[in-house]
Amino acid sequence: MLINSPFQTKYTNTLKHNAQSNHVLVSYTKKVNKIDPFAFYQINSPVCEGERFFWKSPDDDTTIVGSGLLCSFSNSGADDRFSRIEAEWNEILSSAVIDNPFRVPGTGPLLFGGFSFDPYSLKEEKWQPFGDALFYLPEYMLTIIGEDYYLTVNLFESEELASQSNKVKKTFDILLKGAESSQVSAPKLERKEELSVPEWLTSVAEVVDELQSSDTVNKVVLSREMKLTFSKPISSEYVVKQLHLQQKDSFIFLLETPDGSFAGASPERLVKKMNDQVLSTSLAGSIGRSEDPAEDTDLGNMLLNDEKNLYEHDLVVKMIKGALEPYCNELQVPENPVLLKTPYIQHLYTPVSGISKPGTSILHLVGQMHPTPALGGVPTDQAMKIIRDKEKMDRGFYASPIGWTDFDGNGEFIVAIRSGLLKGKQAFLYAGCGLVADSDPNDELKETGIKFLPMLQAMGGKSE
Ligand SMILES: C=C(O[C@H]1C=CC=C(C(=O)O)[C@@H]1O)C(=O)O
Ligand SMILES: [Mg+2]
Repeated sequence: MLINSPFQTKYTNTLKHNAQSNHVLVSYTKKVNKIDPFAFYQINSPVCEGERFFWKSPDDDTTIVGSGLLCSFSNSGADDRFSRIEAEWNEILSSAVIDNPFRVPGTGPLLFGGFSFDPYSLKEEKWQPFGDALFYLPEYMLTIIGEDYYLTVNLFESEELASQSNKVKKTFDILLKGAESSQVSAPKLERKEELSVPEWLTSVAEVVDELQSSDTVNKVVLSREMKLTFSKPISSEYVVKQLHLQQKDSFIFLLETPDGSFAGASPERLVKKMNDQVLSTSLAGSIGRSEDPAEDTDLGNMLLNDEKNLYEHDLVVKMIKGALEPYCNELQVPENPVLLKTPYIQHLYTPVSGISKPGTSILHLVGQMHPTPALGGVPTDQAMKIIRDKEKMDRGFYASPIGWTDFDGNGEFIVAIRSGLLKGKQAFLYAGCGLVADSDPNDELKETGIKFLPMLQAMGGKSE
């Protein structure tokens, strides 16, 4: 019996993909009743620990949770990492049997993961499990879009399709029976260290000097690191649950590995592609919030009229426009930014939208846009050299593109800021700031201090 789907491609026995030779991807999607996404996240614990992911977008309310690894895609080094991931993904899809009558973006076979910030930076051991690209094709996946819930099961099978189909149906039944939410306890923070602050302030001052004297370099984003130590290994699920509750206007993301998880709550979309509609956002330029509404509005107005921040922002808008122009028609870029407010910070925000030209993939757009000057600088190559030289750390996946692409080519990637690496009893948080010629090192220290807060709050470290 063939799986009855209008979207079957072809069935072949000759797929040559990593250990799965002679296996073909079979994917089955079913609409289901409401399930708590965190219950689903835990469903196969501890078997699937280290092999899960979580995604939630604030605007269209899409949640995607993956558990169990059917296959991972990784690579290191070179600038072609975006196209290599895409080529491997397309190879799998070319022989896939896909039963997904809904064809809703984010359902069916989907790749979730991300890239490192800079394949040429110095490498730290703690980021080693992530490499320069790491993507997961999950075994089990829950997609929630508004009030609609979809389960997808993916398998590699060389068996007869009839027996595969039975196996998939059994899996759905098991998953649905086991979906009960459980409690995870709060971690106890023992130590909090902001690393190398005096050295960082010196680096900022040196970069500002360079920006003042240079005819070519206009902006460089420098970041710094905070190390947290807990009394017991920190649960990625706890952190994501807290971020989910506390950062409603941000993208919540988590990528687990058996040796560390990367999580965060980023307000910054890199690119979203739904059919041929492309949406990107420039987010750069920052000011704090106030509990007093009038004062908060004054702060926002100050930001909207501040020359240093407007310049910091405008460099990002120009670069994104330039990166998308060759691949999009009808590009729309508003003339002035508006404010985007999250609980601790407000930013200048400019949405950029367009219609993609035929044959343009989201992974290609990601490769063209990363790193925007909200994370790297202007011009990109010179800024990246300065970052390598002055930061003297491995950003790993911080400030890098993280997101998903589905079998239909839809997807969304954000830049992974307001984030941290969770590793056993330790967590490493990251925060950066855009430096221009008139930046002040102490102001930037304060700004990066605010940018640590979402992760700190989620981990119980924000009392002081
Ligand atoms: C690099 C970060 O923020 C970027 C995004 C928004 C505003 C920024 C700024 O005003 O400096 C940064 O460019 C970070 O949060 O680590
Ligand atoms: Mg700034």
